[in-house]
Amino acid sequence: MTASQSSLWPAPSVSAPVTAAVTVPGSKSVTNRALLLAALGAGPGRLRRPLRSRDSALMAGGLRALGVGIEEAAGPDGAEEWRVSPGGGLRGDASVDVGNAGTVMRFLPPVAALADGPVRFDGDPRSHERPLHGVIDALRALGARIDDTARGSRGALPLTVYGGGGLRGGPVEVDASSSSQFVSALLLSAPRFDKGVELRHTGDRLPSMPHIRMTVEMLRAAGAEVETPEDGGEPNVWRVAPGALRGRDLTVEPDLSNAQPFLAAALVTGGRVTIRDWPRQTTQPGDALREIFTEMGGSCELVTTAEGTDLVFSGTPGGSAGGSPGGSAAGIVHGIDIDLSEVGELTPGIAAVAALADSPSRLRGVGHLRLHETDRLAALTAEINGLGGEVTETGDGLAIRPRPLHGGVFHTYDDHRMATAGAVLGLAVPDVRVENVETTAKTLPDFPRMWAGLLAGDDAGPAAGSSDAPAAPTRRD
Ligand SMILES: O=C(O)C1=C[C@@H](OP(=O)(O)O)[C@@H](O)[C@H](O)C1
Ligand SMILES: C=C(OP(=O)(O)O)C(=O)O
Repeated sequence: MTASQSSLWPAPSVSAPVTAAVTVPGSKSVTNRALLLAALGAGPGRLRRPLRSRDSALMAGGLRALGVGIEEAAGPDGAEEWRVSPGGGLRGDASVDVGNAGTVMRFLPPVAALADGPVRFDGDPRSHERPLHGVIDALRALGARIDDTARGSRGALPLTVYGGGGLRGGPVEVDASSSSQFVSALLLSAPRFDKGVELRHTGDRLPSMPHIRMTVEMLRAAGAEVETPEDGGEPNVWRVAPGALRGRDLTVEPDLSNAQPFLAAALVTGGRVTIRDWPRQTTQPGDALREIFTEMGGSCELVTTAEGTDLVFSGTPGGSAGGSPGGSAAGIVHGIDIDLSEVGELTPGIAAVAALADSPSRLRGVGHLRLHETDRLAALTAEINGLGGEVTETGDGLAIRPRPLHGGVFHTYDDHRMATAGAVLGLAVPDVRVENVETTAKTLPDFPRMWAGLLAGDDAGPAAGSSDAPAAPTRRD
């Protein structure tokens, strides 16, 4: 779709430092793991404050297609709650829409191998291009039957998993250098494999380690026995023992990667933004923003309140707003040279801030982003340069030389994090129009309203029952 056919959202620029408090909705990665683990549990499970977004609706929809009951309810304190009833065995003869959700396209095929019949998987056109071979090949080696020949090219969607009511499991080798989600996918379902799994990563690098730690931590909390290279196990080997998973009551943490644009707003305008309910201990990669944005010119502290812990992040007033002529409010922002391989999903937001800095940046270790929602390295290069920037793709990342920026259309390529990166640039550069801002619905459906609330100085949380959010899962008919 061209920009003229698609919506253009005028990204607001600001003339004063941004000061606000923000309640960020639940983590995508935690919500989708929690749904899956609850679906594989021996008894009912409950998710409090789940993320309601396209990716979590797709995960819930996929599990419901396999016969899992997921109902929406209000918890005792009025907060949203999803109740998951595993039901009596996973049903086959089902179809699963994965959209463009990496967590759904990677995490559900192992679950489908446990169903009692064929499960067909398909999704957005981009899902056909995203790597899936690690999951397909491993499942075959563990005893599953999979047909991935529908489009003539193998190792990708669309595909059918012929569920056999169970899976042998055992030792398997996987090269997960293109996505950590290959590892997480196989570990999450492994307690239900007859022999569990002994997964050996054979690639020369492994991105997004915090997300693998999240998988391990959530498996253990559900009662699984897991051995990892990080706690005395063999290097590159994860072992999960077969065994029952228990249903849990779990409160989903706010999505710290989705806190990024709000923190960036404080940094680039020299303002102050409070993020409510920041976890003191977490496996989320977004926690690294405290350090990264501090190195780029801000400062932050965790503050204990009656309700929990807030992160208060302050920018430093006095910068040049990307050289923009519009007199926008500006914070002092420094460039950064950093390996982002552990926290790749933060790259678009960091690139946007780096384009407004007072010195060049090098973002390294993120070659695998070429196979994310879009080719993020190409997209960031094209769009920041389209506003007058000087970004160059390197073999494994980006080199960013700040230049005076001007307005223009910022294309988003159906990528939620491109849209939020465009919004951050728009704060400092007048007349940036973000194409298809609605693509933020993948993980943050209420973004435009939250952004308006941020700039109005509100406590900008998600609207209860907000009308543009995808429907939450409801009782299965
Ligand atoms: O497991 C997860 O929840 C995720 C893992 C990462 O994937 P990659 O390792 O493919 O980058 C991350 O980028 C993605 O947003 C979420
Ligand atoms: C890479 C991302 O998502 P996915 O789960 O689709 O891989 C992301 O959210 O930045």
